[in-house]
Amino acid sequence: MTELEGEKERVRLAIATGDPAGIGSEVILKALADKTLWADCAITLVGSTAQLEAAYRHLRATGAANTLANPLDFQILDVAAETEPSPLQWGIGNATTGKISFQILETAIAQTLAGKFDGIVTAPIAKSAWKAAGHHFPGQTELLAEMAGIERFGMMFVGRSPHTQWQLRALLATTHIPLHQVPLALTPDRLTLKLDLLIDALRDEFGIGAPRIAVAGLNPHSGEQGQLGTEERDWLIPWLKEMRDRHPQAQLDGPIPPDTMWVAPGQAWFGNGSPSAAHDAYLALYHDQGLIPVKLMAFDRAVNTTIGLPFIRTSPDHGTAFDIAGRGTADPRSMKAAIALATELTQMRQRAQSTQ
Ligand SMILES: NC(=O)C1=CN([C@@H]2O[C@H](COP(=O)(O)OP(=O)(O)OC[C@H]3O[C@@H](n4cnc5c(N)ncnc54)[C@H](O)[C@@H]3O)[C@@H](O)[C@H]2O)C=CC1
Ligand SMILES: NCC(=O)COP(=O)(O)O
Repeated sequence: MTELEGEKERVRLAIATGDPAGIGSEVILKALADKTLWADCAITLVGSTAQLEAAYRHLRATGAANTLANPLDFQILDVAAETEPSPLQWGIGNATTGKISFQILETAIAQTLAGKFDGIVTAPIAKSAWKAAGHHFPGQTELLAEMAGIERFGMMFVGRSPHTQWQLRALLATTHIPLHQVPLALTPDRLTLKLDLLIDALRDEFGIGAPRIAVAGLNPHSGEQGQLGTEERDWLIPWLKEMRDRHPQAQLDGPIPPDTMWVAPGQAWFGNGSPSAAHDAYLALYHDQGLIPVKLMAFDRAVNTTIGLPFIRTSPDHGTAFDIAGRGTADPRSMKAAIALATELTQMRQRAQSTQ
């Protein structure tokens, strides 16, 4: 193999550096201090060189010197230099930081769609800062989908247990909407789209052709036969029956009472039950139904990945953590897991494409 061919095979990842007032630059620089993480990737930081250098200098002074990579050791795609907050106010997300983080992600997506990168790892942005900057996207996921021109996409969380190596996978059927809108947003069509996507992703990205999937109910005790809510009786149970015919290769269990649905994955994660009782993936009907258990088990290492995109996108499971920004105490493990998963999923796609 020539050197050029070797270089071509490395996964080309863009890391969008997120809201400059948050912990994004810190978790990125701490994650990249582990060289084994990027042995198989060519990393480009998408953000502001000046801001990354300032963050590096500031964080070194907090005592984190040995655990930080120098941003100048990486390619930097310089964005938003002219709108940089000066001086940076750690922990204050506002219209300026929202404008910058939006521009950073836009650039990373545009360059990926143009073929410069194979995938994007995104550091957190603040949705309120995007709104203050006049951008009305519920989150990064929707901007990724819109720019990629797709309507089928999903927010999936993936984490590998350090205790048992069991892999937790959870897809959210609805995401960033107020709780009172959830029952209205949940329709058979929406759930069909999400379930189809999940089954495709399990097959294509995780190599599971005949998955066991748990689908949550909406109401306490899955409605208790209509006594505690009627969605299960009126349409969720008939919909699942239809889905079993549509996906005969999959085992679809549900609607499972939402509280007990998480007992088996909890036991598989912590190693105090049989992993075979757990499912390959969980379909949660709304944000906190999925993310409370995911974060309880795996806040330090779960990864948010957008399924359905023409490229890989991963992100740590946490947000901007403005309350600790600039202190040097942020935990980089979820960012490390996001970079590792982006590499793994991209390699999987590349292998699949090369055998087609
Ligand atoms: N992927 C993304 O871009 C995400 C963005 N967000 C945004 O982040 C902002 C803050 O959201 P919150 O709900 O407060 O969640 P958050 O995850 O930013 O913070 C929750 C708590 O966890 C702590 N924490 C978070 N990450 C940590 C880390 N790596 N190490 C140590 N402690 C950590 C924080 O200090 C805070 O006490 C919001 O504007 C939200 O929209 C939230 C989740 C994901
Ligand atoms: N709670 C998950 C989250 O906020 C991720 O949002 P996104 O910015 O990745 O769309």
